[in-house]
Amino acid sequence: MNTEESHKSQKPHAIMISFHLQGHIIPFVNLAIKLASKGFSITFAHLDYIHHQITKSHNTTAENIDIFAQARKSGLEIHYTTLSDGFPVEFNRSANFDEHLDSFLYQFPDKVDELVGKIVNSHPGNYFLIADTFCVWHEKIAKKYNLVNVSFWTEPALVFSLYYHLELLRENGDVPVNRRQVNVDYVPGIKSINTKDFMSYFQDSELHLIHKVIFRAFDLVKEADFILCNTVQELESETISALQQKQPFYAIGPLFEPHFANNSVARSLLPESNCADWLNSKPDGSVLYVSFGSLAKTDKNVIIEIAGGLLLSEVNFIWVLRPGIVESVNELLPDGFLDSVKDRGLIVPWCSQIQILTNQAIGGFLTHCGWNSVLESIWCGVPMICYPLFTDQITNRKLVVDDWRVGMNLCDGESITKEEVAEKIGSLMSGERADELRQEIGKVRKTLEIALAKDGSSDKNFDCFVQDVTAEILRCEKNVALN
Ligand SMILES: O=c1ccn([C@@H]2O[C@H](COP(=O)(O)OP(=O)(O)O[C@H]3O[C@H](CO)[C@@H](O)[C@H](O)[C@H]3O)[C@@H](O)[C@H]2O)c(=O)[nH]1
Repeated sequence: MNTEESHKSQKPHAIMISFHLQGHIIPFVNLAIKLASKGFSITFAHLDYIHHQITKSHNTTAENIDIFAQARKSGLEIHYTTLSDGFPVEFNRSANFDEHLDSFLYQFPDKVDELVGKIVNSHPGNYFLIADTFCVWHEKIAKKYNLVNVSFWTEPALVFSLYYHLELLRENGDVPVNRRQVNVDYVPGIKSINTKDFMSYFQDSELHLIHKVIFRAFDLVKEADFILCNTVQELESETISALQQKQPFYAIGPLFEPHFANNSVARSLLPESNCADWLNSKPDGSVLYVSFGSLAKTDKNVIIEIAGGLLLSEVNFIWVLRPGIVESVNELLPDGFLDSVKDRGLIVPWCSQIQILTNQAIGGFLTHCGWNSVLESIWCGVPMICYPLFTDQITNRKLVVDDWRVGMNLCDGESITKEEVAEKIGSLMSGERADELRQEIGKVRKTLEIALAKDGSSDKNFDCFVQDVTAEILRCEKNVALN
């Protein structure tokens, strides 16, 4: 067999270097499983400290645990490795955010280079690279090792398109957003969007390192060979079609764990509290789930007003109060709150959100509009009250409330009050508005279901990507052989 034939006979092998945030890790792991189930080989790498956090939260002390061992037993070819981000495992990255980000930008790419070099030089193979769009190293490394470069986007296509057209928005004076709110109708594939709905990084007039990373990532994504997006074609068809005029762009979402099977691959960075017994004791549709995801921070005042609203609303609730959601505050909740709600409220630091949302007792979700939460809530047919805090959440709210009408805003005015919180919770959980939202979310859920089913858009797009990336890998190999 000559070299070309031998490469042709090998499966494509994706090198997937995971991004360090929970909302990115979950769909990235799901992507790895999905690709492996299509017959690809995968080498999946987590950062050392993320690996450490995952093993700790899953109550195992074995540092060398392989999170894909179960998946491999089921026949999937997923190798697992870790790499350092240059800091000790115990280094407090959020307290030293800029130092961490600076190293991510300037030093971390060398670590990735070293790992990728080691992998591609260890065995010949049809390697290619998949990395989160926010990574700023893949283009250089893909070039160095002659690898097909796939960028994975974990937010809606709408948000992708806005970042993608940053220069156009700047030229028109609409980024950074000034006090004047205007409707923008000149971005290809976006009919109209008000500047108030732009991501928080477009609202800031002062630029920090984080802006530099994001904006640089969107310069580099223009060099990617393929872009995978965790969204659904039918939900964002015009935006996606316009992006497809520029680059190969595939809507392959929502990327869920296959049938939400029992967590066979550990993904959670925090230990999950078990809420099943408590939830099972509550009537169907009677519980509000409250969570602001893994990253967002807010003020103590917001927590106090939400607590007050929950108290006034008299509904059952599970509230994920993640450690660190409010900085440097020990006593978050108002005096006497826990006692007053002890029969109808459960407060936990973290849980398996998907297990909660799929429980019949859940009737509504008060969410920060993280993209995974939005997709999961729709999938489970649970209408939302939206309280976006930063980044894409602000833009995602527009999709949920204004475009798809499967949720309502928590605040109509500038500030949050417990009376309004209680009123919104009341109308989300029962009554005419609740029925309308449930009906609409049923329709959107159906769209997701059809997209994921055999020959649905996400299913077909995924297969199309598999074919296209395979062809491109072989084309690259051939070019190398010819040179
Ligand atoms: O107690 C909890 C809370 C959350 N989750 C899961 O954690 C993920 C959270 O993701 P997401 O809802 O997207 O929120 P963030 O963690 O805030 O995600 C970040 O990443 C997302 C994808 O890029 C962005 O849309 C968000 O704005 C950004 O903050 C979801 O899969 C949840 O199911 C749990 O399992 N248990």
